[in-house]
Amino acid sequence: MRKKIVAGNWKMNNGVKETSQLIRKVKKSIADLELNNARVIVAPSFVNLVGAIKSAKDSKIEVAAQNMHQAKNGAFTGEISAEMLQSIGVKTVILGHSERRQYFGEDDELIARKIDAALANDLEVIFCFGELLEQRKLDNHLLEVGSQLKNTLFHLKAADFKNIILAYEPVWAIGTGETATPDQAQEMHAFVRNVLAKKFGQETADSVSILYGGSVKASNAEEIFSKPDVDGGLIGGASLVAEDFVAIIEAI
Ligand SMILES: O=C[C@H](O)COP(=O)(O)O
Repeated sequence: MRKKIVAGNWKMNNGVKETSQLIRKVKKSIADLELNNARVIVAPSFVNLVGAIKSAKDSKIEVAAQNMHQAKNGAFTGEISAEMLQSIGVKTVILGHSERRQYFGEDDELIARKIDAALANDLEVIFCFGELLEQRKLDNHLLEVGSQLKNTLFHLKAADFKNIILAYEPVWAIGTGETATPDQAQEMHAFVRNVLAKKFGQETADSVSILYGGSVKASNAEEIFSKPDVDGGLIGGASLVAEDFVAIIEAI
């Protein structure tokens, strides 16, 4: 049975003290929560990963990175490799986020190489994809997402999906306050699962968790998560406020 997941992407927010305080607050609030088949992940900035792992020790919170470089090592000033993440105990990395695509020029080809490097180093990947507003308006959203999936995932083997979480994030819904409707999310998630089933088999498709991301809040999480193909959320802004993030975790 695939896992339900609530993941907080903290982006470029919080220093070491705020990161640790936020983790401790969430840790305390969910200590007695029965998570059953659910996972809670937070992704602080690189400099806060070590501290976050320490703060999350003996809790239900897992710590992920927000990005990594595709090379093993070398002269790549300012970059972080999969091996480095492994060396501090990080097990999961977010790749392909639309902000990486938009502001740092990451394309499908590069993201595919990053996915390969992460999997080769036993890191679990939260792979993000989604359409732009213009593509949605032209009713090209399924076509666009289908193409992103093909370009980044179709070279993998079915077994690789044991270490892949998918996150559908319509770019027009990120940080805008405008959320996809639960039906829009369900339509896309069902489409993605169908694409995976055709390429990798139904069993693989059914085992992959597909998260929704884009202006998820405490007030709309339950309705979005109630859809059959929505297995949780990748949360930005609302995951920076302990009470809101905890309410979203409770909604799962
Ligand atoms: O990775 C998270 C997403 O970009 C969603 O961000 P948001 O919840 O602030 O819209």
